[in-house]
Amino acid sequence: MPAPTLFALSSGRPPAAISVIRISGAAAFEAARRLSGKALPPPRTARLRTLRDPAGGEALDKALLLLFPGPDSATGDDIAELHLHGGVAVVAAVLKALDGIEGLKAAGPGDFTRRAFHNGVLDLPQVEGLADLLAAETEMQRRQAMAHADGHLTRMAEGWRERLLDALAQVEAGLDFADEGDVGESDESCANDAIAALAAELDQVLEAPSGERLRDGVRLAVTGPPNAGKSSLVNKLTERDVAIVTAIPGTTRDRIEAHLAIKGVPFVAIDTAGLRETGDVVEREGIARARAAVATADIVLAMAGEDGRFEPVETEAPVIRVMSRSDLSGAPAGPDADGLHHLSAVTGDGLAALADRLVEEAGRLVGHGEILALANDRQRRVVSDCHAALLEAGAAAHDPVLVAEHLRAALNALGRLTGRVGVEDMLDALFGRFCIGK
Ligand SMILES: Nc1nc2c(c(=O)[nH]1)N(C=O)[C@@H](CNc1ccc(C(=O)N[C@@H](CCC(=O)O)C(=O)O)cc1)CN2
Ligand SMILES: Nc1nc2c(ncn2[C@@H]2O[C@H](COP(=O)(O)OP(=O)(O)OP(=O)(O)O)[C@@H](O)[C@H]2O)c(=O)[nH]1
Repeated sequence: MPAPTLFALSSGRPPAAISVIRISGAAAFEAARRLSGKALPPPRTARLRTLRDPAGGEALDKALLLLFPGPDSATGDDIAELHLHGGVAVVAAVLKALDGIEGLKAAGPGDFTRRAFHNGVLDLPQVEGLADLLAAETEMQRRQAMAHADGHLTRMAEGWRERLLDALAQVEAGLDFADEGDVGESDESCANDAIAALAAELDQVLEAPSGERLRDGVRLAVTGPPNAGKSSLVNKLTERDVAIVTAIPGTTRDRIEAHLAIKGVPFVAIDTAGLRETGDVVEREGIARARAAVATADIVLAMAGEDGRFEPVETEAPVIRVMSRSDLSGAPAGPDADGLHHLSAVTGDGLAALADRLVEEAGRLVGHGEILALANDRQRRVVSDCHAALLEAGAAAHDPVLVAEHLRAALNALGRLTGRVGVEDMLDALFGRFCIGK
């Protein structure tokens, strides 16, 4: 059975200045012709058309019609795009008219991208990159996602695959000639070198951070006694270099999470309750949560109290000590000889130095602006499987039959990386990350 022709509103929720409806599939151009009632425009050339309901002839909108013939289209199928006036009723009327055309079906979330995947226009890392691109809120997230949507990992994986296939061919040639004496020997040692080199390369890829933290934000716990100036600092950080994206009140009155970006690096700042002992039940709960936030933080900003003292912090994460109110104390703003950051949340002095320090510390987790090879834990797992198989192949160098077997396992892992094999179970979850119309 041929795939149904899908349609959906691909642009944002009306009312909007312009709304784009996409129709993708074998019946897309016929549907466009029935709506516009005229000869179709040439491919990739927008034309103004009066769209009419094929059912009653009612004029629905005067809109731009644009055709992308497959397979050179975003989905690989024929695509017709309607660029409408973005009124609620205009969009609703055109969607209703499309629904009335036989063979057309409303698309679900991610359905267009799913078509692109099945048509081989995008592979799995590219689809994951596209999902990340649509979710990107900071510049660093956007750059990383765009590189992956554009095939960054795809190209690397293709290179790895070719080297694996080469090595496998050499090992298998050795096997074929084994009966005829030592003909395969030099091929074999060649293959062993190639396997070791690829294993070393994958090891480096696995050593580097993966994009998971870049996607979710580096968790920054801000601790210190009441009145240390925690909220003032978080507010100042968010208004300076920073676009606040959301400010979500935590589950207790004492924990606020703010998403912020410093130099394009996403952070989730957790403004915690003071960690001192208390008898108050509600406050104690807040403190327990503050401890948990500190324990799971990637970076802790420990602020001195008004008396200049720091509370003990229990964490494995790097701790940056901050003393606020440099405008009152007269301490020179910036880091002192002990690495203690003096700053003022009122004047903003010392904030840029702290921001630099935060971005530097975050580099461990999200890199320093270079494109990361691995965008997520799924990719890390399969590359790790591939790496493990290569190590086994290396260890089995004395037995070409075993080497070949491990190389095939390594190839299988690469197949799962790009989505050639064994990924059906994760596809629904992945495509579910998209909105309707994508
Ligand atoms: N109006 C509109 N804007 C959009 C999209 C869309 O579908 N419609 N996109 C939806 O994601 C993105 C662009 N993605 C696209 C991807 C491939 C092709 C395409 O026709 N590719 C051909 C030809 C390339 C070319 O002309 O150079 C190909 O890859 O061979 C078009 C759009 C962002 N902007
Ligand atoms: N002059 C000056 N005042 C500051 C500075 N930072 C904070 N304050 C003031 O100190 C008071 C406490 O600041 P907050 O940011 O509310 O302190 P907090 O640590 O969040 O306090 P809790 O929410 O009670 O835990 C406020 O009145 C701030 O305006 C600073 O750098 N300079």
